[in-house]
Amino acid sequence: MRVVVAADNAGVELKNAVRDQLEADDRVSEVIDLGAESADDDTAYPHFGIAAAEKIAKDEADRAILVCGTGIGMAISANKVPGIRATVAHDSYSAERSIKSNNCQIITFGARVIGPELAKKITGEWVGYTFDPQSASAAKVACITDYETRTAC
Ligand SMILES: O=C(CO)[C@H](O)COP(=O)(O)O
Repeated sequence: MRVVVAADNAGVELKNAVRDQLEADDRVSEVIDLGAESADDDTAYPHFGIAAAEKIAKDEADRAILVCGTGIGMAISANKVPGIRATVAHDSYSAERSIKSNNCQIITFGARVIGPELAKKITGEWVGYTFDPQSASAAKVACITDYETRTAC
């Protein structure tokens, strides 16, 4: 599994903690860190969220974990990229269902909302989940994709 991580300056410290854990995880073949490198970088969160989502849309990565102050801006930004499903996931159950129900490629954390230990626990669990294309959830996700395809230019 190839995982992108990215954060704005509010999330850089938590992003680095998540990145380090992913790099030590045997189930993760590659970790792609798109920055920010430090809290001195004031690049706004949409630039990171869109860049990370585009990596997945271009099949240069499989999943992403994105961090900002709340996780909300990163999720909104990533969801603007066609084909991407992203959500804030600050609890284990939501992170699990983001994969199993929604086939999300991206979860986001708010560094001003969730602590590093819970974020790392959720990250470890999230890596282990896979979407079942034969499940009852698949047709529901397909509705979203169908709408997106029909309304594309
Ligand atoms: O949390 C953020 C966006 O959802 C970001 O880290 C801070 O955004 P701001 O409150 O607009 O500065």
